[in-house]
Amino acid sequence: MVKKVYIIGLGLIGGSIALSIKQKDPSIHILGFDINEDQANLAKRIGAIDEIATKLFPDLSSVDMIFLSTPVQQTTQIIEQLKSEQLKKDVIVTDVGSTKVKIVECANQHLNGKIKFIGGHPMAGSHKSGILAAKPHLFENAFYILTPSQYVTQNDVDLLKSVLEGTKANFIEMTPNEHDEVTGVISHFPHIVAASLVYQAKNHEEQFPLVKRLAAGGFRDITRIASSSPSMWRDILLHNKEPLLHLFDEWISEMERVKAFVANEEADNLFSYFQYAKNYRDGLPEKQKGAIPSFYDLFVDVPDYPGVISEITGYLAKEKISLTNIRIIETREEIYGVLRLSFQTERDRELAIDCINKYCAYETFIM
Ligand SMILES: NC(=O)C1=CN([C@@H]2O[C@H](COP(=O)(O)OP(=O)(O)OC[C@H]3O[C@@H](n4cnc5c(N)ncnc54)[C@H](O)[C@@H]3O)[C@@H](O)[C@H]2O)C=CC1
Ligand SMILES: O=C(O)C(=O)Cc1ccc(O)cc1
Repeated sequence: MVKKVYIIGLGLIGGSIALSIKQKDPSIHILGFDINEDQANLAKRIGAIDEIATKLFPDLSSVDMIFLSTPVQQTTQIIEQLKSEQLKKDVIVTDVGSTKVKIVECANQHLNGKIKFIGGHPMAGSHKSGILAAKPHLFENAFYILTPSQYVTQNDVDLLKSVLEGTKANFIEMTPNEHDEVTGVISHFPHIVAASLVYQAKNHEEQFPLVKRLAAGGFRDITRIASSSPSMWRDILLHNKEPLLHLFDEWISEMERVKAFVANEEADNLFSYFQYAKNYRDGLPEKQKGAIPSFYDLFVDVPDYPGVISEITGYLAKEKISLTNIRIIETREEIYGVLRLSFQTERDRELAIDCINKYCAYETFIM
C-alpha cells in the first residue's frame, strides 16, 4: 500500500499529478520539492502537497513512490544522484518526461535494477507552465504512456497505476524507442513547425504590418503550442535528436512535393493532397487528449449586443465553471451571432449547458 509519495518538480505536470492523487485519496501524504521555492510554497498553499521538502534528498526512508516531474535534462541528473540515496526497499521511481530513451537508459545504467524505475509520460498538458496552471483533471481521458523495464513486475506497474487512478488517464505500455518515435511525429516535430510558422509571420511583419493583427484567428490556433516553455522544448529536442533528424528530412521532401504542385499549378494533386489530409484528420479520435488537444466546444446563439460575452462568462464564473477559450464565430447570419465556448472536460461542458439554461434563454448546441 502506498502511504507516502515524493514529487520532485512542482510545476504544471508535478502539480497536476499531486492534485489528482490528493483528490482521489487524501490519506496519501505528499511530500514535494521544487528548486524554485515559490512554486513549492504555492503547491502547499493550494493543497497539492502536504509537506515541503527543504532539500532534494531529505529522509526518504518512508517514501513508497517518487515522481520526477522536472524538465528532462534535470530528470537524468536527479536519477544519477538517486543511486546514492537511502531509499525504502521496493520504492518505485517514475518520471513524466516527454522523452523516454535517454531517461530510461540513464535509469538502467545508474539504478541498475536495484531501484525500480518505470518511465512515464502523461500525453496531455498545456503551453502554460507552473503550479498555477496545474489541474487535477489535466490528464482525464489522455493517454498516459508507461515504459516498464525488465526490472519491474506487473505488480509494480499496477501499483503505479493505482496511485495515478485519479488522473482518469488511459494507460498504455510501449518501449522507450517506440515512445520517442511516436511522440517525435505527433508532438515534438509539430512544435518545431509551429515555431517556424511564427518566424515566417514575424519575418513578413515589417513589409506587411497587418500580419500581426490578422494572425489573431486560425493562425493563432495552429501556432498555440509555440507559446510553450522554450527551455522545456529545447531539452526535449536535444533528447530526441535522431528521430527528429529523420522527420526534418521527411518534412523537407514533403514541402518540396507540395511546392511542385503549386509551382506547376497541379490542381488535381493539390486537391488530393488536402482531401487526403482532411480524411485522415477527420478520422482521428476526438475525445482523447494528447498532442492534438481536443477541447469540448459548446456553441451558444447570442444576440449581437455589447456585453453579451461578459454576461455569459459572468454566469459561468458564478457557477465556478472554467473556460479554456471563447470566440465569436465571425460568419454571422441574421441578428444572431454564435459564441463558441471551449472547455477542458465534457463534464464542464455539461455544467455550462445547465448553467446557461438556468440563467438565460440562449440556445446551446454541440457540433
Ligand atoms: N508541459 C506539458 O504540457 C507537458 C510536460 N511534460 C514533461 O513534464 C516535465 C515537467 O514539465 P512542466 O510541469 O510542464 O514544467 P514546469 O516548468 O511547469 O515545471 C517544472 C518544475 O520543475 C522545477 N525544477 C526544475 N529543475 C529542478 C530540479 N533540479 N529540482 C527540483 N525541481 C526542479 C521547476 O522549478 C518547475 O517548477 C517535463 O519533463 C516535460 O517534458 C509531459 C507532458 C506534458
Ligand atoms: O499544449 C499542448 O497541446 C501540448 O502539446 C502539451 C504537451 C506538451 C508536452 C508533452 O510531452 C505532451 C503534451
